[in-house]
Amino acid sequence: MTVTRIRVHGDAPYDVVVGTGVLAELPALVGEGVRTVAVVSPASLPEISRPVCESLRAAGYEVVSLPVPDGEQAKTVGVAAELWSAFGRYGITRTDAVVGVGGGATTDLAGFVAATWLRGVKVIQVPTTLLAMVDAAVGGKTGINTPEGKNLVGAFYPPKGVLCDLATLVSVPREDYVAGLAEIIKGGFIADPTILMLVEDDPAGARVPEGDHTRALIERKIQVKADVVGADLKESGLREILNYGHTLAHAIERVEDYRIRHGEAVAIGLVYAAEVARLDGRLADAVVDRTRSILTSVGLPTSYRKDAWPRLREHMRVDKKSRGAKLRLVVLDDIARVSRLEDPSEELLESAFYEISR
Ligand SMILES: NC(=O)c1ccc[n+]([C@@H]2O[C@H](COP(=O)([O-])OP(=O)(O)OC[C@H]3O[C@@H](n4cnc5c(N)ncnc54)[C@H](O)[C@@H]3O)[C@@H](O)[C@H]2O)c1
Ligand SMILES: O=C(O)C(=O)C[C@@H](O)[C@H](O)[C@H](O)COP(=O)(O)O
Ligand SMILES: [Zn+2]
Repeated sequence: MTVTRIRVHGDAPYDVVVGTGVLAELPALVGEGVRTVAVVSPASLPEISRPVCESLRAAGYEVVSLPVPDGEQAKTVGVAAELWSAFGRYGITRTDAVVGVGGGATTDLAGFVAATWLRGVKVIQVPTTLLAMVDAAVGGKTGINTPEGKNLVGAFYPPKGVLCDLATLVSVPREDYVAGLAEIIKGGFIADPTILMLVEDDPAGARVPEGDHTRALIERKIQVKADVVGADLKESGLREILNYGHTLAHAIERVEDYRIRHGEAVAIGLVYAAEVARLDGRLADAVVDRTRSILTSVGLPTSYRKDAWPRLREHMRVDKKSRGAKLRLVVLDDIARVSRLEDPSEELLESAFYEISR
């Protein structure tokens, strides 16, 4: 099967490698001069992390396997502190490396501890979910949660490389796989309408790794992300478009204590952002309808409990796009025409929520 290399430009360029069996490239990517490799992976994924560790050992590296809690439970300061302690005990130096193996929660955590240990050691990301391949592991946004909200502590810290081995997708639980489609569909609305056409052409196929368009969907979304983060790593402007749908999504995740998947919350957030833009008079009804129908067609949620609004609104305040007390939302004027809505009225925010609430 073919291997695709998507270049992420910027001050520290790297490739996102996509294909079946590309994990074989990991030892070479770690590179000369590295003595110890710390492999950060959920304890629940030994069948994926063990061969990764074995291949690194076979290549002559000292390997430290550091299991972490599953999913979002790993994105805490406590888990980060345990990893920093382990790095100290195992003597990870500036010429060593960290490898993050897992879903987006794991790659966010691994990237963050690599960014902060000794003020930055080499990190290579091995995403093993659809969402992590098309979004989380690409672009160098790393972070953990605090009790006050999602991803509130973190760093922009690009990896040395990203290996998306499509073989790992076969074991991803269906709900987690489908959650990744929300970020792919987001990419369609903000930048690449062909993504929308491919999903609409075969929604059932989009839900499985064997789908006819799976490879194209993955590569097109990675390309969207690579283009954006290559031009604006630190989110000084353009990169905000990748946050489309996330102002409400992160508030929902926090209100749910992270028992909802990130991608599911993003799906609801995408419909909310579309409704805000429609009520603001900037987005056509047809695009809002299309947002709902494409997400529904792949089995993603598009509505949320009405009574949650006051708590959601409170959590939206810590959104990183806010400036002082003023909220800023990423909105569409049309498909692939993205704007910002500065300081929207409370009435508009609540009316849009009413449109998506049940
Ligand atoms: N940094 C970024 O730019 C960025 C972008 C998007 C999302 N994110 C973050 O990514 C996280 C969501 O990522 P996610 O959807 O991958 O969730 P996740 O990391 O929680 O993984 C979902 C589940 O799948 C399991 N899993 C992972 N790989 C598997 C495999 N190959 N086979 C079987 N099970 C597997 C995990 O252990 C977990 O239980 C959130 O924390 C979100 O904030 C970050
Ligand atoms: O890469 C980005 O930039 C994004 O916003 C991508 C999002 O899908 C992702 O969920 C990100 O982690 C959200 O970032 P945050 O800055 O809102 O915490
Ligand atoms: Zn996201």
